[in-house]
Amino acid sequence: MLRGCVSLARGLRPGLRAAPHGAWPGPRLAAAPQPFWGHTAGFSQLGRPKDFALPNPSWSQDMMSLYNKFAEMAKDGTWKRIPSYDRSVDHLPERVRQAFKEVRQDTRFFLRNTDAEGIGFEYVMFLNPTEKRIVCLFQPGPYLEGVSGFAHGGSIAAIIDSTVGGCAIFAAGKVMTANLSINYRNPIPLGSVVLVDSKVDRIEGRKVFLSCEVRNVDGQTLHAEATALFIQLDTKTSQQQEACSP
Ligand SMILES: CCCCCCCCCCCC(=O)SCCNC(=O)CCNC(=O)[C@H](O)C(C)(C)COP(=O)(O)OP(=O)(O)OC[C@H]1O[C@@H](n2cnc3c(N)ncnc32)[C@H](O)[C@@H]1OP(=O)(O)O
Repeated sequence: MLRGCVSLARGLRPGLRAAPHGAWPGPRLAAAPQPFWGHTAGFSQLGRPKDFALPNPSWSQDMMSLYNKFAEMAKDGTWKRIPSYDRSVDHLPERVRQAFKEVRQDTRFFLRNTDAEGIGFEYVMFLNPTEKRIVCLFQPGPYLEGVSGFAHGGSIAAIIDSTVGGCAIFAAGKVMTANLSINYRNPIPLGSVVLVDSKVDRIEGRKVFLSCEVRNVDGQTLHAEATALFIQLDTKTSQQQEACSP
């Protein structure tokens, strides 16, 4: 994979903002369907409920440092921070959300299902539209424990699914996960910070193929690598599947 650990660390170093373009060429897309949200404005509309993808006191120094570096890279529009809400439907652009009159009020987006800061999924995603790529900064809290002291594999799968899912949504609109294959290489200590780096590899008809690496902050440790297949939902999609779209 082109996105090696060294490249990642280089790309985040201050003063090397141009490095990502050279180091990580964007994926070659076959026949790109119209993105669901047309352009990235759909990821950042005003007048929304509380946005959880912003720093809070539970964020570690590593988390803040990475956040600040990506925020800096976002200033020229190369990267865009993706707002995050505690209900799936709130991620939708206004024009699409209005179509969901009968949305249940008692649901929570899985990754935002704990109210206290720092105990569950702390994360923020940044989108690079040109590269069809999303990098998620993820700090797993103590309620995500699997083996003592380390993040549960299911929680890792969830953050990977959501990160590659965000990529697939950007590239192809309404999608669902058909396949997610993960190799867990090194455990993730609770409270540490990892980068979930995902990209669209190719699109074939309704099929969106993606890949992902999870690495520590200096890029030296590969925690997990994954491939995913998302299927674009067509207009005949059932109402249940429509409702599953984030
Ligand atoms: C806002 C940002 C932040 C927030 C971002 C948050 C993102 C959250 C993302 C979470 C996403 C989820 O967890 S979704 C939840 C988990 N996933 C599910 O529950 C999905 C359950 N499965 C389904 O509903 C269905 O099987 C679908 C929709 C995936 C596909 O059904 P379908 O639409 O009828 O399509 P179908 O004809 O079967 O398949 C279409 C083509 O794909 C192929 N195909 C289908 N499934 C597979 C498969 N598993 N492996 C290989 N190939 C497959 C078929 O062979 C076919 O190829 P060909 O013959 O055309 O060549």
